[in-house]
Amino acid sequence: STMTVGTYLAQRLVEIGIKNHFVVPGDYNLRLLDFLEYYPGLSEIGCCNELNCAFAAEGYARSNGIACAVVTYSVGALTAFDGIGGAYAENLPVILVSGSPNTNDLSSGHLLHHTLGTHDFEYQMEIAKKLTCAAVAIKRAEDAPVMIDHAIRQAILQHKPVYIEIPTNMANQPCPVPGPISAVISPEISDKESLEKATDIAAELISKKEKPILLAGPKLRAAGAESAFVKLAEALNCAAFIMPAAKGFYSEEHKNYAGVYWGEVSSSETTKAVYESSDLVIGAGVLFNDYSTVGWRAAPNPNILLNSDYTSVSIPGYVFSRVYMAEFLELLAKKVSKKPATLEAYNKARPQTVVPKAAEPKAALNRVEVMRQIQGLVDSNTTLYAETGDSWFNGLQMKLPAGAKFEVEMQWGHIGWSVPSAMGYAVAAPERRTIVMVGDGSFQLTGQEISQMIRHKLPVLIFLLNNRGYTIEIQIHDGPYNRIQNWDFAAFCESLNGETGKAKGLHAKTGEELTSAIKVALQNKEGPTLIECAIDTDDCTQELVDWGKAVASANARPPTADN
Ligand SMILES: Cc1ncc(Cn2nnc(CCOP(=O)(O)OP(=O)(O)O)c2C)c(N)n1
Ligand SMILES: [Mg+2]
Repeated sequence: STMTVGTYLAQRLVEIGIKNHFVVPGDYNLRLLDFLEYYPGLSEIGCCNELNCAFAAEGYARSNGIACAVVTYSVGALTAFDGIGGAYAENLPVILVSGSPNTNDLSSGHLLHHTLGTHDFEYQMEIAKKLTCAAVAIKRAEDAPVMIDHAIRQAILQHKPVYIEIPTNMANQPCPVPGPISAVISPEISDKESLEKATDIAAELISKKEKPILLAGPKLRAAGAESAFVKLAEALNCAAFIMPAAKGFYSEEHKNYAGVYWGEVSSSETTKAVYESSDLVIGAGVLFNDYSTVGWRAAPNPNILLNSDYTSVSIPGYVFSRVYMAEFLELLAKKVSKKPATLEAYNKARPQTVVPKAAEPKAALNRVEVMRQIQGLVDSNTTLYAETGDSWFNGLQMKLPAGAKFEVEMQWGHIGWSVPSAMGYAVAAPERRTIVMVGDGSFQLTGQEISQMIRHKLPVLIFLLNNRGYTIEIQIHDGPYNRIQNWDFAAFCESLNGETGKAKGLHAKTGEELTSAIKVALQNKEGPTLIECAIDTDDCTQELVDWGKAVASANARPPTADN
């Protein structure tokens, strides 16, 4: 048969639903890239660098469910690893494939380019093992099928990135043909007895409580448990909250939706009060870190926290393994009775949506006016990306109509993630309108990835919030390091057009300039449009100011005697 290691990988990628893979070529992966590119149903998207390549793949995975990035050895993989760490932190199954040295060189005493100039060819795999849930290095073509299937299956089951290393002389080697893809993709189910017991214990505990509430966490989507969460909310008919990193995973128009709980920067006083009055928090994929607990001030009380993670459930005094979140929430919904107290309390003081009125058209643009105009664009077909920065806080305040989606990277929090990730997302979901809110500081890390939006005619709409510096850092702790060289971001964007591109770069210094820039952007179907919104450095959300102070004091805690 003509089956080779390269074709085997290509076939598996197509069988798991990947249509595009993200690449930066290098002589350790060129032959492999040929096999992938030639395979029907698979086509490559070249990226400007390997960090952007990994971020583009994680963006593709946010829409498509799973993604693949292919890079060259060492100089390529080491920057890709930064984006792969992000995929791990954000529970996104990205398959990182790296070329590696010709097998004849490994024990020949040869020194190789792109390496450290030593005979150590293991350091890359050692790092990969830290950042993925499975890492394989193919040394013999006969082993390729089992190793590739194992890695891909682990990515699917654990919703984490995996690593496959393929020597430069391996892609064209004959190997056995793949077996049925079901061996790779068939789901795991909960242990029946544990599922029954866990839901019995949970239902028993809930029945004794007056004011249980639900809290959607950042792993809800990774677990595929969004609809099960809604079922449980309706069965309990209690108030249901989201953590900031779970925005978009639970409809804000649902009758039980009670806002974003984020301690003192929650979406409203009512949200904060009702959440903090509860006597049992039923979490679904929650994760409490220093940022999501506002410097530990809003950390949960473990004695009243029941959390379903994607393969285990913890209830005060109990832990059940091999209980999958969607099945747990679904079965629990059948075993509980109504507990409406918290929803009634929320509805009694339901916060009114304040719609800011349009600013004076010729007045200097400010943050509220920018957000008012972006809000007007968000509809059921919109995916809104919010970059690290005040964009987090502005994004979280956006109202999402049913069907609208929201992407954020609050665990890894890598500035510069949004532009390449949004490019990958737009490749996966061309039918949606992808809108990015990104600050000037973040944009300077990876803004050149607009290049692929131009090349592939992706009409992504980028709002560049230019407040002339690192405002989120200024609010945490200021210093000269938070100032940057100001760019003409609009001109930068158009400079990437070369002879053929259709990108537009526009400046908006007033409300009316922003309105007309948005009109131009909505007509530009042939490429991305960047609108550079000029606002003052300290024109940020009050939430960022309060949150920044809390995070700063948490960072400043002196070492204690025992650490
Ligand atoms: C890779 C990486 N390097 C450094 C940081 C620290 N950091 N976090 N936010 C920032 C500044 C963000 O500034 P902008 O994008 O302009 O956002 P704004 O807060 O809206 O001004 C830094 C430098 C980070 N979060 N990620
Ligand atoms: Mg800024």
